Amino acid sequence: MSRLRKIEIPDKLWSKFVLNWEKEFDHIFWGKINKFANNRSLIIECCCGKGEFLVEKARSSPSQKFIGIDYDSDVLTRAVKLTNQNNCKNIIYLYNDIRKIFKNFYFPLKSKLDKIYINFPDPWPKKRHWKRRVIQTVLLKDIHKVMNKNTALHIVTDHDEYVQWIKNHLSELKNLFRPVYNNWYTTKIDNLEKTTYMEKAVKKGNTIYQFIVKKSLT
Ligand SMILES: C[S@@+](CC[C@H](N)C(=O)[O-])C[C@H]1O[C@@H](n2cnc3c(N)ncnc32)[C@H](O)[C@@H]1O
Repeated sequence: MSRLRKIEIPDKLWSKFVLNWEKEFDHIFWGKINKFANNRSLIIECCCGKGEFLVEKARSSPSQKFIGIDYDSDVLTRAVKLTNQNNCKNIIYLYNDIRKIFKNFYFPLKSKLDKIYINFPDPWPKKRHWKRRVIQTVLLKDIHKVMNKNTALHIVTDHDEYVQWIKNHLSELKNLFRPVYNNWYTTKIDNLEKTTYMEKAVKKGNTIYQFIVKKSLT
C-alpha cells in the first residue's frame, strides 16, 4: 500500500501512457506493446516507482523505447505526470505485477530487448516477509526466458542482507545467468540515473550495490 499523498491526473492522460493487462485480451495487450516498440531496442524497468529513472534515460536516448512496470497506481500517476511534463513519447507504463507480466510474456517480442532494470526493489527485511521479495527463483527464470544473448539484467539495492539474497539466488541459477562482475555485483557505479530510493540511500550514506548479469553461454 502506497503512503504517498494521492495526486489526480485526467483519465485521458493515464490511458495515454498506461496499459493494464488485466483489462484487455492478451494478444491485444502484447500487440500494443509491439506496436509501441516499433522494432526499436527496448528497455524495461521493473518496479519503476515515480519514473525518474525512465524519464532521464528516455530523454537521453530518444530513439530507444522504454517500458516501466509498477503495481502501485499512486506512484504510476506521478510517473505519468513526469513523463508527460517531459514530453517523453518513448515511454509506456504497465500497471501490473512484474511477476505476472514476465510469467505471461509474449513471444516473439519483435524488438531487441536490451536491458531490464530492477532498481531498489523493496527489501522486506523481516524474515516472515521474505516471500514478498520480488527477487525469487521463479521470477529470475521467467525473466531469463525473455532475454536474448545480449540482454543485460541490472539489479540495484542498498540493503546489505538483500545483496546476499540476490547473489545466492543468481548463483544458484548459474546455468542460466553469468555475472558481468567477478563477485556478481559492484559498488563502483558510474552514471546511474537518480531515483527516489537512490537519493534516500545516498542521504543515509548507504553503499549501493549493482548486479549485472547476462544469459549463460552454455
Ligand atoms: C522501494 S520502491 C523503488 C522505486 C524506484 N525503483 C526507486 O528506485 O525509487 C519499490 C517499488 O516497487 C514496486 N513494486 C513492488 N513489488 C512489485 C511487483 N511485484 N510488481 C510491480 N511493482 C512492484 C512498488 O510499488 C514500488 O514502487
